[in-house]
Amino acid sequence: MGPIVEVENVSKRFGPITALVDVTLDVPSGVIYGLLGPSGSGKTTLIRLIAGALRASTGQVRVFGRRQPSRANAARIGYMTQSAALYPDLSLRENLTFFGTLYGLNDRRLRERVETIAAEVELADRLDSPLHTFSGGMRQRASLACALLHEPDLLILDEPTVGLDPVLRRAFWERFRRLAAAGRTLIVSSHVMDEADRCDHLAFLREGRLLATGSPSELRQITDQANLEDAFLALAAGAGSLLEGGVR
Ligand SMILES: Nc1ncnc2c1ncn2[C@@H]1O[C@H](COP(=O)(O)OP(=O)(O)OP(=O)(O)O)[C@@H](O)[C@H]1O
Repeated sequence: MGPIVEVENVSKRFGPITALVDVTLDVPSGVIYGLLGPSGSGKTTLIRLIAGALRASTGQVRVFGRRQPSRANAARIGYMTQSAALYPDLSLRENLTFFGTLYGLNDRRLRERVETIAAEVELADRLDSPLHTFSGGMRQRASLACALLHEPDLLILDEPTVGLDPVLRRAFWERFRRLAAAGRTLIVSSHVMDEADRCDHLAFLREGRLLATGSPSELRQITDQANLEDAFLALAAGAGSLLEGGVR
């Protein structure tokens, strides 16, 4: 199977600000693909381009072989944004029903999925509570539930574990691993390097440019570093010469 996501020579400008410069990468099927980089490096911009929420200034993004933004792709993509996009005055059930209707689930399937997904994120007992009564971790689980509701083939998660306690963070990663094992493809952004090791593939971004892509062990090997934080710093320091050398 070809790549699920193909990003080809993509640049994105917002007026005078250049958020991404000539980024090219492929995301294979059934993996956890991590986008790693410091604040402002362009992770959210790249995620929004892949999700179809933004258009590239130049270059193109294809998902499932279709150029984004594509209406046909929407039902196969789950997107968890960084700031919860849910309605605080509505209950979890009402939020899920709203998103399920947008995704085009029929009534019966929607009712089933609401119960199943609420149980999966351990919020079944809070289905009828308004979201503003939820703790931060509960809100994040609710956002994940909305992104998973329609059983998307591609899950795009923008810093999904920010602010979670270590127990919940581990539970989120275990869930991501199970989803990948079941054949889903996940793109997860993070600026926490200890999360990078949990990914199958990584793209390191800095100042809108791709520093390198590869598996965690490949990135450690090409930089001759024991951990990914040092690998990132080595790549960032030698960005010019290494990129010219063709590290991809
Ligand atoms: N809608 C926008 N309008 C103007 N500038 C933007 C917009 N979105 C992003 N940018 C700019 O693009 C650059 C990359 O931002 P982006 O949010 O993609 O980074 P990030 O790596 O996700 O950062 P963080 O980890 O802090 O979320 C930043 O300089 C940001 O200010």
